[in-house]
Amino acid sequence: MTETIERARTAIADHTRLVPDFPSPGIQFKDLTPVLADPAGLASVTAALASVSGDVDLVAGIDARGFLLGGAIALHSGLGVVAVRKAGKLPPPVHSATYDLEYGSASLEIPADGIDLRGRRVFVVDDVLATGGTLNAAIGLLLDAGAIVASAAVVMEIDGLPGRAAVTSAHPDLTLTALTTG
Ligand SMILES: O=P(O)(O)OC[C@H]1O[C@H](OP(=O)(O)OP(=O)(O)O)[C@H](O)[C@@H]1O
Ligand SMILES: Nc1ncnc2[nH]cnc12
Repeated sequence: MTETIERARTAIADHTRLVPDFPSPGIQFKDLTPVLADPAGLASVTAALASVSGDVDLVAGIDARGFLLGGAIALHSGLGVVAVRKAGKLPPPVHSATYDLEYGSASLEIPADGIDLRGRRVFVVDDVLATGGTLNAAIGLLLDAGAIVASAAVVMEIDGLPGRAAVTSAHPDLTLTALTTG
């Protein structure tokens, strides 16, 4: 474990808020917004995620909290960022994917015009990995657009859910990092 990741883990442990029964009964919601609101938390999580990107030339941040991370990492690493958005926000044409998550279903979209993703090496980031539906949908969209999804990372992987298996079985060549499990 590098010192950078150790610092991020300490900030995550110190600042994550656990919310029972949100957004539905039986779900324990891991609220990472206090981690990102803390200056040392934001800096350490950004540095730790950037340290595991590998050789990439673009960061993709997943709606909505992944946007905060994606922008910060891109700036930290001197890269650009693309937003993977919830459905209905982008002008056409778009690449679109519908998926299930821990508490419902949703659709994600990326632009099919304006950003040429063909052959770009992309690092995908989000705050939480639970069932893996969101991350797999985002990766699928980027692949549809011709990108090479080299790596993905989240701040926290939810214990006892099959997110990691779902992502690594669908994309065996991808490097997937979670800074913590909770
Ligand atoms: O692995 P999964 O089961 O797909 O769950 C993980 C996703 O769930 C949360 O997002 P949510 O859809 O609640 O949206 P938000 O970021 O807009 O709050 C979280 O930010 C991840 O994107
Ligand atoms: N338990 C959880 N906490 C925070 N975000 C999530 N996304 C899906 N499951 C979640």
